[in-house]
Amino acid sequence: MKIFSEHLLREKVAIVTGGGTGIGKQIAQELGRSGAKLVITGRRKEVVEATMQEFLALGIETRAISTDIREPQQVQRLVDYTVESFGRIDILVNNAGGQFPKKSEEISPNGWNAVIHNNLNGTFYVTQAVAKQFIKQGTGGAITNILVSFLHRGAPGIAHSVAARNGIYGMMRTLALEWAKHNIRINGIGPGLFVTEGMQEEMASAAGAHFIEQVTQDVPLGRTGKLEELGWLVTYLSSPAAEYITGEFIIIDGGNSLGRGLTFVPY
Ligand SMILES: CCCCCCCCC/C=C/C(=O)SCCNC(=O)CCNC(=O)[C@H](O)C(C)(C)COP(=O)(O)OP(=O)(O)OC[C@H]1O[C@@H](n2cnc3c(N)ncnc32)[C@H](O)[C@@H]1OP(=O)(O)O
Ligand SMILES: NC(=O)C1=CN([C@@H]2O[C@H](COP(=O)(O)OP(=O)(O)OC[C@H]3O[C@@H](n4cnc5c(N)ncnc54)[C@H](OP(=O)(O)O)[C@@H]3O)[C@@H](O)[C@H]2O)C=CC1
Repeated sequence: MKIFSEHLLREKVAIVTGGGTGIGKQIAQELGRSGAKLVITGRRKEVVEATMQEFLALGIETRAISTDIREPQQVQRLVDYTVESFGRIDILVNNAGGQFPKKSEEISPNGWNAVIHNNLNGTFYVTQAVAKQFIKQGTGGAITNILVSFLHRGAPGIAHSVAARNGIYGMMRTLALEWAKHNIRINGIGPGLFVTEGMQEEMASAAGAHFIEQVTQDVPLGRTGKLEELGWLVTYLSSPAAEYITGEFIIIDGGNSLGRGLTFVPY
């Protein structure tokens, strides 16, 4: 379904980290269908290049480059490549990230550091490098961080990831204040359960075959999310329609984080 005009983001240039797979791929596609030029990136070159070919076939102007967001030099190369390719940057989607489920008493220091480094440090490196370009251009820009629905509620089994995402949340609120004078907006969204290959490999395989059905039972709207729904939300936040929104966090989880509500109702 097409929600937004193909001119909404015309002449805008967007970087999507982790844009070769799953949620990032869908977000990138929706930004592209709304007129943005894309640079998609991830560690695996062959994955981002295959997705680029799919987007080109849809008529979306796309470039692909491999980047490990944990490496500041590679991050700077991503920014330079984008500016060389398209002349500017207007939109950043910090989607790259992940974790592995484990009892907290069993997470090794190395495992803890790996998740914090990938999610929190990596997101800062990309955000800082892109914001410097926004400031240099003098054009402002829109940044959206893909966080998690249970940010404020906690999630047993992934303490490292919840800690990292809350770190990004604190960083985001601070940068929204610090960079408002440059008209840089920075927001976050918290997806509930969206079925992707990455999610199935990392989460469902460890948690058991019925993980998805079990989580779905707790969702008031009774289903998992559709990837397009994330694409639409990020496109909105990246667009002029959201020019007065910054520092905000929007949960998109079918009401999952509300729980089932009170069992007593007064009617
Ligand atoms: C409630 C309502 C729900 C609501 C519904 C919401 C549920 C869904 C929520 C979220 C879903 C998703 O995120 S879905 C997306 C998932 N996708 C991903 O996670 C893919 C990306 N993940 C990764 O790349 C990795 O997991 C990550 C750790 C971050 C990066 O790893 P590195 O390559 O740096 O790691 P390595 O160098 O291999 O290892 C470093 C250390 O980490 C440990 N380690 C790494 N992977 C490990 C693993 N699978 N299991 C154990 N330990 C692991 C190693 O043992 C090492 O520790 P030592 O042994 O001590 O040396
Ligand atoms: N699916 C879900 O239900 C939910 C997902 N999320 C979050 O949404 C995001 C996307 O998840 P999803 O699409 O499901 O899973 P994927 O595993 O498909 O997405 C992770 C993406 O991030 C990239 N990536 C990971 N680490 C790095 C790195 N160091 N440098 C560059 N790229 C990196 C991966 O590419 P490569 O491996 O090639 O580097 C991959 O494209 C993640 O941050 C995830 O935690 C949040 C809530 C729920």
